[in-house]
Amino acid sequence: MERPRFVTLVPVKPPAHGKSRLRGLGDDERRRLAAAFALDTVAACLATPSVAAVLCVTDDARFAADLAATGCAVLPDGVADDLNEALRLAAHEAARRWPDLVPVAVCADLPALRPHDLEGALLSWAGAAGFVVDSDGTGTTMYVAPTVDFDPRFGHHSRADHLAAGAREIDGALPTLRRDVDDAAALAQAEELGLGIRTAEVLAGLQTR
Ligand SMILES: Nc1nc2c(ncn2[C@@H]2O[C@H](COP(=O)(O)OP(=O)(O)OP(=O)(O)O)[C@@H](O)[C@H]2O)c(=O)[nH]1
Ligand SMILES: C[C@H](OP(=O)(O)O)C(=O)O
Repeated sequence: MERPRFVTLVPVKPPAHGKSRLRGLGDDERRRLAAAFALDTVAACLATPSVAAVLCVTDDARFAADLAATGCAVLPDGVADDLNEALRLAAHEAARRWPDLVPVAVCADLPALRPHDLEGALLSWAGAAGFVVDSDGTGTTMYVAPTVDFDPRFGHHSRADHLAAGAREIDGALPTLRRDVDDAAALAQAEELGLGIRTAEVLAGLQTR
């Protein structure tokens, strides 16, 4: 049987409002870091062999241009303040553009993400709704399902919500896919794993001040 190929849906909250738990930074520094996380996440998705397309979802029109410059497609949210509904709408748009690709949502706060880990998770996907638990053990960093079943439950304690909805955990070490960054401690752990080039650049700028 032919291996499935995927379109990654990457939701990006406008960087000026995202990553609010990264404390001790000025607004502009936090915005630049949130933007760099997203750009590094997208770069890793684009470099993943089973990923044939990347569709970012953001309501930040200016940042959309920066994302598009990396080679991905970009779509506005379609609904305000509802991450899961925005992802559902994006999955349907992806099915219209790329009917042969399976949609997979990947959070945009994975600055250490390596194509090897995303590829590993996609190769382990069993064919129904599946998800990857975050490093902290309660959240979700990736959700995949055929378009007709695509029903993500990102949010507080999303691991429990995904399990309750019948989705299956995708196993494997996958350290860089699991390490989402919400706060300074997680950023330090991502740094140990090895940051993407954009995040490393922004962080180096902050540290030399
Ligand atoms: N397009 C879009 N993306 C969102 C929305 N809410 C969250 N996201 C993205 O979904 C992913 C997971 O969200 P969170 O971990 O809560 O990130 P965040 O909202 O930037 O961070 P906090 O301010 O700490 O809540 C990140 O990639 C966010 O950018 C939304 O309403 N629309
Ligand atoms: C989106 C959410 O991320 P958190 O804000 O809990 O890191 C989740 O894990 O489903």
